[in-house]
Amino acid sequence: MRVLKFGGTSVGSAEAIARVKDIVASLKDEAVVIVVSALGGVTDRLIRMANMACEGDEACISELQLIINTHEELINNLFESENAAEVRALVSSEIEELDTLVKGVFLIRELSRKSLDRISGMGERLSSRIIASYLGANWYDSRNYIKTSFEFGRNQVVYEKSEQLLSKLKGSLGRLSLFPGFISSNGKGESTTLGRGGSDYTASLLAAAFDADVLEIWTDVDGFMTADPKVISRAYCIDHLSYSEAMELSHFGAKVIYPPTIIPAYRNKIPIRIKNTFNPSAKGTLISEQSESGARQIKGISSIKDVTLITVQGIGMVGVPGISMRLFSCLARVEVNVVLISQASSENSISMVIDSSRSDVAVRAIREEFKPELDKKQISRIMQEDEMAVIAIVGEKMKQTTGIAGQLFNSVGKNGVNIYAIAQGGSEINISFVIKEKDLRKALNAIHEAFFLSQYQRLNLFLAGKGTVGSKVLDKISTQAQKLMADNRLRIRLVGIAGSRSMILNREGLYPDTVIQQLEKEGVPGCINDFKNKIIEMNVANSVFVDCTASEEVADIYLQLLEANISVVTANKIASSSSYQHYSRLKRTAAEKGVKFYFETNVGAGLPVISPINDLVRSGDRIVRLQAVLSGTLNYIVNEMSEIKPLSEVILEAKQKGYSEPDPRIDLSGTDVVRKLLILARESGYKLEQEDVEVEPFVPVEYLSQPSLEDFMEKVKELDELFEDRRQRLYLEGKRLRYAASLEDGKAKVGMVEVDKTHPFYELEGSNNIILIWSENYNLHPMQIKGYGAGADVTASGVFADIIKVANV
Ligand SMILES: NC(=O)C1=CN([C@@H]2O[C@H](COP(=O)(O)OP(=O)(O)OC[C@H]3O[C@@H](n4cnc5c(N)ncnc54)[C@H](OP(=O)(O)O)[C@@H]3O)[C@@H](O)[C@H]2O)C=CC1
Ligand SMILES: N[C@@H](CC=O)C(=O)O
Repeated sequence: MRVLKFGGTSVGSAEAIARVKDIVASLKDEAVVIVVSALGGVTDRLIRMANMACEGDEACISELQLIINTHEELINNLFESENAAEVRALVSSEIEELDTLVKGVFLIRELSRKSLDRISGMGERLSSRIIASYLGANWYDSRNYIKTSFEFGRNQVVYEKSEQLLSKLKGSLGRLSLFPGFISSNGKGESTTLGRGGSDYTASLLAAAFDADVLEIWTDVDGFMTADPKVISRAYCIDHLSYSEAMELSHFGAKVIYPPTIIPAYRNKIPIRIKNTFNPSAKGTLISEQSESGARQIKGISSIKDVTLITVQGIGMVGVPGISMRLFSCLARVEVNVVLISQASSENSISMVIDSSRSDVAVRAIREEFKPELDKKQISRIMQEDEMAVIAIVGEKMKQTTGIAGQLFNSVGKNGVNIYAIAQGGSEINISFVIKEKDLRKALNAIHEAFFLSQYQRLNLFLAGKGTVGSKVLDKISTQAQKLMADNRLRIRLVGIAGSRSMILNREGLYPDTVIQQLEKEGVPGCINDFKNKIIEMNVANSVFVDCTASEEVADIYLQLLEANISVVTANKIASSSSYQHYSRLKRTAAEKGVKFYFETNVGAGLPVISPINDLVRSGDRIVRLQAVLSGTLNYIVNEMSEIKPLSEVILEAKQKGYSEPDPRIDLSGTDVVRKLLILARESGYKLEQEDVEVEPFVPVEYLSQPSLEDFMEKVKELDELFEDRRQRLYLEGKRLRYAASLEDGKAKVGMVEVDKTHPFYELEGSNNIILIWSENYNLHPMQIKGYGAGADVTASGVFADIIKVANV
């Protein structure tokens, strides 16, 4: 025999009920017991109507009529007119009773628990009559079999009595029997209910008493999900749970099944299967005694919000027996349910989580109970923190497995989520902890990623700048997506982009191929600070900010981003070459927050320069000297100038080829090389400032100080001849001009050098860079790094490599 329970949405319309008929028909000759809820939304409407009647609101009468109409419409849709009349007659006594009850409440303006139970249970009485007729099932009134007594402020099922009554009935059941869910009666035969969601419980009681082969809960989801799919789009259905796992998950917010349902099934070892009425071919979730073999250590994550954390603190609590007993007794007296308790071994404080709607009542009760201790300052404070949430991770296999808590707290910690209290029971199948509600989405994503999506890791990118370098980074995100997923199990999702005037953000992701056009059309006006605020507000896990601008304003937001646990990858050199104090603060903040601050492309574009230096320093080597050509633009200029191509023309060419800074005067003044040398020196362990670098500009200062770039480009033509003369002289001398950077004896210098064939700088084509590093280990022969030192493609590759490094894959 099977017991099938259909919830409100599964019987919410004539079409849905027709689907129920198909499901039942597919079971052919098997004996089936069906339990139904009220039509979707009807119980809420009944309760609302009862409250309106109690408050003397006349609208309760029209609401009553609407409820009656809902059922009449259903009857008309399900049955031919002749049969419809019969069914209408069948439910007429329920409708009359409901009418009398509501009018009675309205008249005396009083809604007792008893009346409310009768009114709220009317939905199941009506739906079950109609559906039983439609399915041709024998109808049984659950109130005759499920007995309750009123204890601890609610109706409790009297198991033995109910089982006895149901067992007697078992032998006389036909092939199809149908019971209303949710309703029961007490010892006096008065109607009672089993609490919201109680139809699941009814079905489980029947399954246990009838010793069913399986209890199927038909609902509107595929089963228990690894997390709330409304928050985690990649949550997926769990195949198999043990009774305890299902109990833990449903207690902490997974609204798939009413928690007490599990008890009767568990006692009689009846497997429960969760099925989707709207997707019957889906496998659903099986709940049974054994947790699936070879399953993950964590089965699911659930969470509850709208809770308050109350902490009672005081030195006078230490070692005093009975404090906890008094605390929880006083809460029980005012009917406050405690969801989570946490106490440190010092006994100096006890924290507990309760529903926020009861927090004021709870705090008042605690204050009254502990008034003597508060007066004597033995209890120093009672703290109430609202807008909190509890997350629970659940899994039988957590028992005796080390490292789960470490992985859990690492995943939330590195995303900057603070934990306020933690609880883990001795059964070890649930670790629960309290966080701020505003961090819930982010924490759930981070945990889900850490435990369930080891198939792939996701980085959420916010890109500033979509010019020469930024646009190529977007190309990389698009072209490398599949390969990264296949080879590195890494998914890079662009969630925000900003130019100098506008921005777009989308938590679900933006298309890198078309985002620039989208930004032009749909971009929201705003500056980089607005973008930063939005990024922080969005609070997404595994966020990376990527700077492909040359803007100081953009460099100025790094600190706040790092402080908000957002990694920063930047091609922009301004932050790392700002004051030493700021540079080291950025690095320190990243380290403290467990996020990354990468700027490999700041020197040598796509060439690996900073990471080899870091490796040398970390391995204990000491860098003693650097010599380098660090400007792609200037090297291109000196290589490309000729009698037919003067300086002014080659400067323009370098800009067009994407080698120069947005303003090439930054290159021609030597500033770009100063920044790079400073960054290399700092990464090598030297505490230098920009003023410490001796600079010989590539073109004289008076040319650089022109009011606009256009003016400069015009004026610089005056230098064409001078540079050509020098080139010719050097040619005759067998030498070449280079713009070099050096660090020797702690002194940094940039400027022009003339090198002959013997010098490693002599053969340095196009926009190439070269870096020679002397250290204690590399003393006679320096380490040499050489290759393209500028250009959009190589730089974008370097930026992309830094992004991947953040993911640590
Ligand atoms: N070219 C190369 O070989 C290398 C370049 N780099 C560095 O890469 C960076 C980018 O250079 P490049 O791509 O050539 O520059 P571009 O001038 O081509 O692009 C700059 C981008 O930055 C945006 N931008 C400017 N100011 C702001 C702001 N305040 N807020 C948001 N966005 C802003 C611009 O937006 P909008 O279009 O809306 O104005 C534009 O999209 C520079 O820092 C450069 O030093 C590093 C290594 C090598
Ligand atoms: N403008 C720079 C580009 C890289 O930083 C250069 O020319 O080297």
